[in-house]
Amino acid sequence: MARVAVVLFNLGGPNSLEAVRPFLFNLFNDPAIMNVPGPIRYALAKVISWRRAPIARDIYARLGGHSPLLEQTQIQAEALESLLAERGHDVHCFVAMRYWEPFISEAVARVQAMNPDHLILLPLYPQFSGTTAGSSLAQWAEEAQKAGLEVPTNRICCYPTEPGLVAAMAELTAVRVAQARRVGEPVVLFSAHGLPRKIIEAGDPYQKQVEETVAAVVDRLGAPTIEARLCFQSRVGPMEWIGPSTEDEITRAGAAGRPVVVVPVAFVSEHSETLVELDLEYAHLASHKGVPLYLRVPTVGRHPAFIGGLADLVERAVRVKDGPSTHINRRICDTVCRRCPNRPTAA
Ligand SMILES: C=CC1=C(C)c2cc3[nH]c(cc4nc(cc5[nH]c(cc1n2)c(C)c5CCC(=O)O)C(CCC(=O)O)=C4C)c(C)c3C=C
Ligand SMILES: [Fe+2]
Ligand SMILES: [Fe+2]
Repeated sequence: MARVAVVLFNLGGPNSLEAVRPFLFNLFNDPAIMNVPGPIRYALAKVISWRRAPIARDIYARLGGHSPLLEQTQIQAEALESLLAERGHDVHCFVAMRYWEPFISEAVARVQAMNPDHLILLPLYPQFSGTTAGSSLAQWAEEAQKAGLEVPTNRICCYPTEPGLVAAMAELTAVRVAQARRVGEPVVLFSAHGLPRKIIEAGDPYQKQVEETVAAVVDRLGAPTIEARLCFQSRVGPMEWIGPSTEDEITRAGAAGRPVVVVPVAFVSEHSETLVELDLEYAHLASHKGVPLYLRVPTVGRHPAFIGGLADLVERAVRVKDGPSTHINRRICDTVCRRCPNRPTAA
């Protein structure tokens, strides 16, 4: 039986308050985030991380001084590995973070020590953005080449309408919608991490794929119909970001006296953007804007349908080692994934 390594990618988060500034530096020094020449980017990253650090430290202090993202991702990795073992595969799951430990270079070393027959790269970002999955996959390619790691590799670019993801999100949303209906008909805000508008205008498919996820979840929720809106959170810096903002939508719902249900649509686990921004900051805003009830839907985490969906993607990748299968986005797959199981077949 083939020995398969699966690498789960996520953004990473500081494991102490001292780590906040270097973590932010790594983030802003990424050319996928700040597309300016190297020396300028380095200087800007130094300044921005220094300026942002006190705000970010305050955020992570509210989480006990560290990000829970790594622990959450390890739980997902263990759940996926167990499920694939139950399905008869010899798979080992690794975690690789882009901006903090365990760094991608460490995961490359661990995969090299395992010496698998087949490697599957699986970003924990359902929707593709060059700033997230694209950056992680590019960094993997660089580190793997440096380390001389050569193994047949499939990259899974994205899975915005993967049925397990959609089922898990819809099931968790339905619970909160039912709770909110005790007070009134809720506005359901699908909240995604925002991006600078110029990144979308340069062709990044993230916003379009987030829209696809929302449409699939709304469709799955079925009747009675809900009033759903897509909005974007977590804006940083002076540039124009895509909208509408989640804050504006909460304010609008409050003015109409409607309960609010917030669904994190681009995050699959809990971290600062859900536990602080959604649960504390936006809940506080809602209470001041006249929202009668504010409820947040948990992220899909290790929901069996979501982990089952990831296992299906991995199984397709295992099969596709010798050929293409079904598709998501031909343009992304041509440039990013190469042997991705979601690579489109010719139209
Ligand atoms: C869909 C996921 C994400 C996209 C797209 C994204 C783009 C993006 N992010 C920043 C700046 C920051 N992001 C921060 C935290 C953070 N971001 C994501 C996901 C996406 N980012 C996650 C999961 C997290 C949480 C990490 C954790 O807590 O473990 C932060 C740090 C926190 C803060 O200071 O607010 C920054 C900064 C930019 C600039 C950007 C696109 C250009
Ligand atoms: Fe972010
Ligand atoms: Fe792909």
